[in-house]
Amino acid sequence: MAFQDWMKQANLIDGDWVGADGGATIDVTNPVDGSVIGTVPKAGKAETERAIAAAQAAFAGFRDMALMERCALLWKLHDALMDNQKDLAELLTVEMGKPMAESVGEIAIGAQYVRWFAEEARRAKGEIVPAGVNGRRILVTKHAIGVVGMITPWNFPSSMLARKVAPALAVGCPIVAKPATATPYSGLAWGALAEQAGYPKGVVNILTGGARDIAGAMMAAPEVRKITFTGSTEVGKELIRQSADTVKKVSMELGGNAPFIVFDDADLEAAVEGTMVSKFRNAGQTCVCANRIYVQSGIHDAFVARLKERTEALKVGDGREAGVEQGPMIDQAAVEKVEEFVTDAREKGGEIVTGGRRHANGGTFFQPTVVTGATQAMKFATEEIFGPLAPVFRFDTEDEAIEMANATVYGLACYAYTKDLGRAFRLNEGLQYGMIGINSGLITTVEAPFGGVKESGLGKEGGSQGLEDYLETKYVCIDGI
Ligand SMILES: NC(=O)C1=CN([C@@H]2O[C@H](COP(=O)(O)OP(=O)(O)OC[C@H]3O[C@@H](n4cnc5c(N)ncnc54)[C@H](OP(=O)(O)O)[C@@H]3O)[C@@H](O)[C@H]2O)C=CC1
Ligand SMILES: O=C(O)CCCC(=O)O
Repeated sequence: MAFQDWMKQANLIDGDWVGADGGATIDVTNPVDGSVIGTVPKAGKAETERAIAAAQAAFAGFRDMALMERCALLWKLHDALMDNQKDLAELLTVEMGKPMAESVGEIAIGAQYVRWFAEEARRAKGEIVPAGVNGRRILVTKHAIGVVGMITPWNFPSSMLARKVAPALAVGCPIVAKPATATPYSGLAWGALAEQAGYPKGVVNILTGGARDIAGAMMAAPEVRKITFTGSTEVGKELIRQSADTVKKVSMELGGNAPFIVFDDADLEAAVEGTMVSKFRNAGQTCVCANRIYVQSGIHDAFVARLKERTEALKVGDGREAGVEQGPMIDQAAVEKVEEFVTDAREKGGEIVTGGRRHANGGTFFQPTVVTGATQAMKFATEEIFGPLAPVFRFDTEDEAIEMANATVYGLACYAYTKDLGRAFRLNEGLQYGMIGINSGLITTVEAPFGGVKESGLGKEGGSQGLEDYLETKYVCIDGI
């Protein structure tokens, strides 16, 4: 097979691949040069309502399927992903732009989520709780929540669905998913993979089209008992508001503004390496990317010199070319946003140590950039950059670093490099973040609960906690026996 074989130009509703009712389509482009690679249906309210009805009709049968049968389906889904890893990765790179090595890794971690939740499903245990009075028994049981609506972004078009699809299918919840319009094919591929694995019709439904129409239909439907969203805090807040009318359970993976703190006692090479991974992976377009790099005065100059060297060595180009480490940004708006951050920093006294401009490749390519002399007055101190711009702030004391790190509405990921174990514990206690990387710039892993605090979101993905989000807890009180 080739990547084109996974490029489904239709929506999956109730087991059929279909176009939008009126036949409308949306062009899908390759961010490397803006060329159109295909189209997808522009579905809306009516198509979404049919998908929800199909999912609801499939719910009872899927929920009551033997656990080991559901697990076996997940294993087949895992194998379908890994057997087609290279083609799925190429499809991802063609529509999103990230380097092939990162796409191959994304398909692999998606498969790992599927395997993880196939294992975790067998441990979705309830409990028997001691009652306060004799003759009474208290049983706590776990149940699939029902139809789940999923809305995902373009920056991880395959693995963001994996973290949602896998736990939902593991516990018996049918799904209605809407991938991002910029990167729909990696999302639609989950429909083809589910077909290959043998899921019953109606269990997996995937729609592309108008975000407001599709999401609006999901939010209004009482049958959709849970919404899981990854994307901007702005849209997440809107969805939380909309969920109130039918009181849905919500999981929200929203924006971040990760501080990356390097203390004087850090291993310099390791700290720079961690910064490179955390900052420049996916051209800086991850919600856990280092957004503010705080470096203690004693190590500051050596750190900046090495970071400059490593940044200038990054190979920028088409993600399908061998050795490329940074691809294009997703669109012109994303490039303009990074330009604004650079201009703002320059006007407020920041020094552009390297980069700072559009890349010679043109289009949506941007130079990997390092800015020093960053201050809390600059825009990136409070806003998410989502691009290949590394601002370096200088600090003197641990307390100062913690205070600056926490001065944001976000609370997703943060990082610190230090050899002091006591400090590592103090940081864990003092930093208001859902995830903390100590001497590590890459913390996403299936075994751990990924998720934020404050305005970075609600709920966890991965770990045993990632299954909880798709379960309802019931309690039965048995008396008189
Ligand atoms: N936490 C994270 O991982 C991410 C954070 N972001 C942040 O958000 C910024 C903007 O990125 P963007 O892609 O526009 O993120 P959005 O939050 O706009 O998009 C994420 C998903 O939500 C959908 N969506 C958009 N508007 C609505 C709406 N009103 N109601 C329901 N669903 C909606 C999108 O659909 P459609 O594609 O059709 O518009 C997409 O599927 C980024 O620059 C970054 O700062 C972005 C992506 C991921
Ligand atoms: O940007 C995100 O929304 C998730 C990041 C996942 C990863 O770290 O691989």
